[in-house]
Amino acid sequence: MSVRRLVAAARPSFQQPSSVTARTRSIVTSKPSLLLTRQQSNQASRQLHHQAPRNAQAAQAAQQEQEHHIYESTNPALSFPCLDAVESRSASLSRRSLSGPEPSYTTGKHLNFHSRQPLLLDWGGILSEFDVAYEAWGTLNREKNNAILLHTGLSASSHAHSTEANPKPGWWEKFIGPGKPLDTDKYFVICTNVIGGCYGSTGPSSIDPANGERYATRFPILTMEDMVRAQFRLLDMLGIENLYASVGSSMGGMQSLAAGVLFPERVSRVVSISGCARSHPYSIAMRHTQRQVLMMDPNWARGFYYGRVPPHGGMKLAREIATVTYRSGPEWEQRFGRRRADPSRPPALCPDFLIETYLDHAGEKFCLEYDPNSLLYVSKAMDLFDLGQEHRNRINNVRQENSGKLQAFMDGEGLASNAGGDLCSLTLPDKPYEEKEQPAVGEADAASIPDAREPPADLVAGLKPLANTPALVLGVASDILFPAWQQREIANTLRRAGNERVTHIELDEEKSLFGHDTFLLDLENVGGAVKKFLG
Ligand SMILES: CC(=O)SCCNC(=O)CCNC(=O)[C@H](O)C(C)(C)COP(=O)(O)OP(=O)(O)OC[C@H]1O[C@@H](n2cnc3c(N)ncnc32)[C@H](O)[C@@H]1OP(=O)(O)O
Repeated sequence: MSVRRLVAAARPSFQQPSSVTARTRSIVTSKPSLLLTRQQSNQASRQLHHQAPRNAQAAQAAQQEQEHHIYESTNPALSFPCLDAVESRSASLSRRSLSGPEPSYTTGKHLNFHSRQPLLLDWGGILSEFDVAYEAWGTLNREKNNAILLHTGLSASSHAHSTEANPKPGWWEKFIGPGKPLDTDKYFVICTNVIGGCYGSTGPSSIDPANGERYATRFPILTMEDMVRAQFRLLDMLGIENLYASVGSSMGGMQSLAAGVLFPERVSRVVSISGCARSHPYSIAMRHTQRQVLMMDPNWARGFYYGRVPPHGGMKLAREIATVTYRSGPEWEQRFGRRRADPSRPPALCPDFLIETYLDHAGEKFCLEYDPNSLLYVSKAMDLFDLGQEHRNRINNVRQENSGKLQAFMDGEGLASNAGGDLCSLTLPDKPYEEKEQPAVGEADAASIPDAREPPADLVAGLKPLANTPALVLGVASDILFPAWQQREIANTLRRAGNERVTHIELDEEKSLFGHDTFLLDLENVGGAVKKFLG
């Protein structure tokens, strides 16, 4: 059965309590008194056992029903179709054959670039070889200078637009094509699945060539810059020395900037939509909670769930939290208000208000579509993002320290089994945290305050490589995940770094209430700005 059908089968419905439970109740409530004596109750239980001697489960349920409810409860227990759905999905997942590469995460046919050259990652991990899944639209000109590298958001695949091989609409279908913002009459548009992802590029669900097993959580910690370096290996293979533009939104907006910082001589223009130059605590907090609910799902099994039931319950909850950060309260005010899914029914603890069924649906749709370990690694990479100079210096040092390890690997000495273990283990501090008094806010620190005009010197220094790169920075006032002040921070920092060709646009709430997802939905304002900037 396909993943989609499984999800559909498991979708919650407002079920009645099971017939056994109902039958038990009818036995119980047929007595004149609401509360039974223990003797009467035992009699009822025996009667039930007698009526269905072969159904041990039913008898047990009846017994539990009595033990838990008859003596204390004045009211019937509520039903929980939302939990039934999760349980029935677990049951059907464990019933189906798990011998193959299941669940297989795919959005359809794509191209593949396989690098045999190892990749040293920022925090010391090594990918001995790796794949980058990609798709492309338009035609690469003879000079190979009309390529646009389109970076994805957290969980998207390379399928930004339909192709002959995969006619399914892509996640930026309306933004790419002849005469569209990414005009395929002019540009050769390339989109990749990031490394760490699960749609064809090497990630935790891939096979580690060293031992033939899935990496799972043996996959090393990743950064945005690692993902970008892998993409540039692909560009090398395609013979593209110079990009016409690096374009991305959300996580892609981070990568777009990172590409310009890492390879300033190879990136002619940068577009960063609803992104940031470094992750701020609120967005880290929101991703942390998603990772925590996922990792607390017992099916996660510290990442070694492949071939077993995946942590779909944790994934569902993680997606629901994510969806809260992707849209906006004002949008939901207009869209759902306080309406309930079925006002004719009494209130329930399972999804009831339209906003609840909406979030539930978003979680249901996603929970088997994306690899849970990929979610953890890619979202952590977002947290680690910091284009400030101090951070860059630190990472450069770490890379320097590990370059010997890479060399040893390339010389055929292999990797020690615990290679990079220290570097890759983020542990809780030994001592409880003590609040420290912050130094008075001077000019250089002012950007720790949202909306401060003066960007931090550290970030200015970090974005210096972009001083001569024309940049479009776009933000959305209703975005709570990457609030508009963060794009103002990028624009101000770039200007402060000496960039005189920065276009900054902020869409106010009149223009969009779609919050962070505006980049997926607003062709006119987002697409229009991109088209104008690219020329
Ligand atoms: C952080 C990063 O780097 S990137 C983050 C980027 N954001 C995401 O990944 C979120 C992706 N968002 C999506 O996929 C969205 O579906 C979009 C943006 C493509 C489309 O958004 P919209 O057109 O507004 O549709 P939205 O997803 O809100 O709702 C439509 C679905 O919800 C269902 N729905 C709507 N209201 C309700 C409700 N009250 N109860 C139950 N279901 C509902 C619809 O039936 C529809 O279902 P379907 O998709 O199965 O057909």
